[in-house]
Amino acid sequence: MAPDEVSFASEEAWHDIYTWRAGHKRAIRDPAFFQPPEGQADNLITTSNVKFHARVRGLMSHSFTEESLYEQSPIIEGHADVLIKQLWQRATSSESLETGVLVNVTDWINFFTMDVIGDLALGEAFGCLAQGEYHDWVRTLYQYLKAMTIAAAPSYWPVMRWLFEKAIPKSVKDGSKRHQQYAFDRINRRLDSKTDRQDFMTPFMKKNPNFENMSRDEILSSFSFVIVGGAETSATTMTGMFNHLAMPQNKAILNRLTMEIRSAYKKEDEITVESITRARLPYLDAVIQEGLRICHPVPSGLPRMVPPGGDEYAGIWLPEGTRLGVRIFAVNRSARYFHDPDSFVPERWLPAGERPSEFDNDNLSASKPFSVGFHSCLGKPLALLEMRLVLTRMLWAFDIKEEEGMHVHFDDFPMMMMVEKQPLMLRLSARKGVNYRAAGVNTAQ
Ligand code: HEM
Repeated sequence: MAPDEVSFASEEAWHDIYTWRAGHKRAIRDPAFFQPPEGQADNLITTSNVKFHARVRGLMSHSFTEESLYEQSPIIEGHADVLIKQLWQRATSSESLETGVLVNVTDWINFFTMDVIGDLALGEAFGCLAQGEYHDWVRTLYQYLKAMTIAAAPSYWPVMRWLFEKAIPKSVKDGSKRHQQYAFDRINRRLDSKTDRQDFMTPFMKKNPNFENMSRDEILSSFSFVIVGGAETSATTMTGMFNHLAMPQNKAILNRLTMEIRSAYKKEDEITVESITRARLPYLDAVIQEGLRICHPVPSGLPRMVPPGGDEYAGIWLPEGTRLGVRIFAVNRSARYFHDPDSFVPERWLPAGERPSEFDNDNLSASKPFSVGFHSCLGKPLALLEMRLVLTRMLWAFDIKEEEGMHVHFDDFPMMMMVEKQPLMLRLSARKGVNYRAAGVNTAQ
């Protein structure tokens, strides 16, 4: 926290800081924190230019509508198939059939979200799932994010700029440049290919013929940020959910969720994007809401700046130029809003009558994982779909449990701007008595 910065842990502040209010000026993104990397065009994710944001968000939103998501579903389902097939083959090998297989779930979830986003934004997947290992670009992503965070620091203390710049090793700077260039090359290749492939580019470029409304440089910069924002976030929350579900003290939660899923789907190939979107799976939804509350990928918050003339936020007057934001971790873990706030309790999200009475006074709307207002998450439908699909398919096919002696806790994962996921080693056993169509090995006999 800087001396000119105010951090809110209040539901009211969500509304006051991030949404439109009659008679108030808009609090713009704090330009000290949100900057495009040096030499790059402005982009949707980091811009503090209101007009630019409105133009670019309007155009890019076409890639994220429910309709586009349905069109994109073969890509998403295809990667979910590869995820399960790879894990099923490992869990049913002759050495693992009885004991199950120890798997780093963090990696496999990351492979999934990265391949999905690569396929949707770059026109081809990274191939992480098929290879069962990180593509070099994905492996270095967190390093790149760290470099960006350190690079933003001098804007808070400009006199110390030289010191901060020196703190970034040359290898990291070079790596970041290579990283960027790789994404740019792929996006350029996708833009130059004459195809109506159902990914992010097709619906978006229909509204941007001949780059009339958004330049190639703006597209490169914006979509390379979407890859980062779109893959890291969902993967972090899913890793956190699996971490909590597999803890021995949460066995009843895991059992209830597994039972809901296995009763809803008799056959594995019934779990499609369409069915999962329509299915009534209230406990799954509760697990996801609780996962988003307690394992948020950007717990530090979303910095903004008080506009000229100053303004009032959650009943507090702040002078112009003050930095402010809702600290997602603080509000999501506040006992003011949530009973037993540090515990993973999906039941708190169930309707009155079904939830334990001690959670009756929880103020659930204090958790706004996708933010609200001008910059609310465009990828929310995709993120929710990925979480529903992966949880459902994983728990339909496997019995999971934490490995003895390998306990980790999401809350202990280091954080710099985003949570830095650590290995989550879980034992996966192929569910007995089912026939898994894609993997060729069946446990039904
Ligand atoms: C669990 C998953 C996710 C969470 C919790 C999440 C959360 C957020 C939050 C809090 C913001 C607001 C940022 C700000 O105010 O500056 C945001 C913005 C955004 N998110 Fe997500 N997100 C997730 C997944 C995704 C995915 C999968 C995509 C796309 C593939 C995506 C694309 C975006 C974009 C484009 C914006 C910028 C919107 C704007 O500035 O107008 N997000 N997200």
